[in-house]
Amino acid sequence: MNKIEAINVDFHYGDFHALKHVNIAIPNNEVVAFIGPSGCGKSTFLRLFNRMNDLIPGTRLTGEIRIDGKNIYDKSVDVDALRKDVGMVFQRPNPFPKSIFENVAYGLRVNGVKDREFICHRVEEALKGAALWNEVKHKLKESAYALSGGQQQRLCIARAMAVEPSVLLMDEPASALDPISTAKIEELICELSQQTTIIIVTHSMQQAARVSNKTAFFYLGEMVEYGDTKKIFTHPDKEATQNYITGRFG
Ligand SMILES: Nc1ncnc2c1ncn2[C@@H]1O[C@H](COP(=O)(O)OP(=O)(O)OP(=O)(O)O)[C@@H](O)[C@H]1O
Repeated sequence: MNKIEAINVDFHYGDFHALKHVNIAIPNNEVVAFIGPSGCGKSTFLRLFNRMNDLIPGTRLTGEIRIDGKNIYDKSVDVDALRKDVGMVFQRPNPFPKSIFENVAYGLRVNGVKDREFICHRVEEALKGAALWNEVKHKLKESAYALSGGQQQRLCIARAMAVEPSVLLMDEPASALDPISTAKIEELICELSQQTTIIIVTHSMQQAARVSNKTAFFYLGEMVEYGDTKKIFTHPDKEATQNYITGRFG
């Protein structure tokens, strides 16, 4: 069974038709890249997978988004539980004004975990998983704001991973970072994909080619082409995809 499916998805911001009849099937533990020119609907589509667009007034969705076979827009769905299972990392690192430790422990505490030993263990595991442990293990009580941008972004990944989501959504997670931090985030994506299904929006085609197994190309609200990353970047079926990846527009 596919981990994630979108079936005949249309999405409107008021009168604006932002996503048009989008269908996608994402297998478990794949890394999928969403590419396409600015404003084509990548982030809008990404945000549908943890119902982040619910927070925007005047929006309308038709069609279905299924995770593990269940329509996540069904009335019976607990949105908090959904967002625990479908974590998100944004373009700009957004740590809380708390210590490094408390940033990572946050999701566990919100979920009612009280066992101090368990929390310490999970925080350490998450920071190791985000390749940050060695850099912060001696200063866990210091403010997260004292970290560099790249470290803050890895902290945000650790924070998302601490509650063990099965899906991680990443909206241009490295676009504000230097090349070394970007390389670390990309390595991390490859490692995390062993236990998590990852969707990444990126403007960097090199990045999409490096980290993803599958790539979806969007244009003007439509998903023009979706397939194995190698094929999309070597011989795509659609002319629009070819034009985009060769830099002829976008
Ligand atoms: N909150 C909003 N209200 C109204 N329109 C919106 C909103 N967010 C996005 N849009 C519009 O929806 C379209 C798709 O936006 P979206 O952010 O999904 O594109 P994108 O492909 O992720 O772009 P970028 O690569 O620049 O981030 C754009 O035309 C945008 O102006």
